[in-house]
Amino acid sequence: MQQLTLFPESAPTLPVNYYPEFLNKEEADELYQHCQGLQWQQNTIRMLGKTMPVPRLECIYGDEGCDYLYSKSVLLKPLPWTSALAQLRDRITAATGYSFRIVIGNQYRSGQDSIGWHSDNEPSMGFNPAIASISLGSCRKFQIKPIGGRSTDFWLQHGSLLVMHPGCQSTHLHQVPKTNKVVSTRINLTFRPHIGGKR
Ligand SMILES: O=C(O)CCC(=O)C(=O)O
Ligand SMILES: [Fe+2]
Repeated sequence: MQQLTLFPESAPTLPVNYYPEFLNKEEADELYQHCQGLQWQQNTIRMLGKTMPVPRLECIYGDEGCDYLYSKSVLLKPLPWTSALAQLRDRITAATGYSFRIVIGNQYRSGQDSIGWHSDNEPSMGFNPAIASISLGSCRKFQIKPIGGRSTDFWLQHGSLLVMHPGCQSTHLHQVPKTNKVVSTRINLTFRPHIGGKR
């Protein structure tokens, strides 16, 4: 008799780790408050010959000179670390062993704010960057898939940490899709390495 397998298609192993309660509720609430006061900007992106607003607000903090250009179109120039962001950076480094020189913030004001399928493979981060992503506020769906493969969903909760390990950006794509559900603000902080700037 044929044996039934519990997992007919073996669960994909992903180059990520998810820690739902990296920050406790009190820490996450306090950090969310802090992040609301950061310098959020509405950037514009050039795509297919058109200029359009990026569908979320962005900010960047980090080491001097660690400028970040993405999609050959949006140039982010870091402001100096706030002490709360620098403390969080050091805590993530202690927990993961990875070092970071910038943090890019994304603010999703509603379900209509999003980030489409992409990988973070900007040369300014060097080869095979590790990226650590903190989520605050409303829970949103984060999807990740091997290039050409099927996607896995994570619901990134308030105070969680998602680590994308080295190699993830070469083999996988990720996104935070739009949703028609009523969701309020979500803030995401992605800590990243950088090969330039001043030490
Ligand atoms: O908001 C998120 O969880 C992901 C953000 C992201 O992928 C990015 O900033 O590159
Ligand atoms: Fe990303």
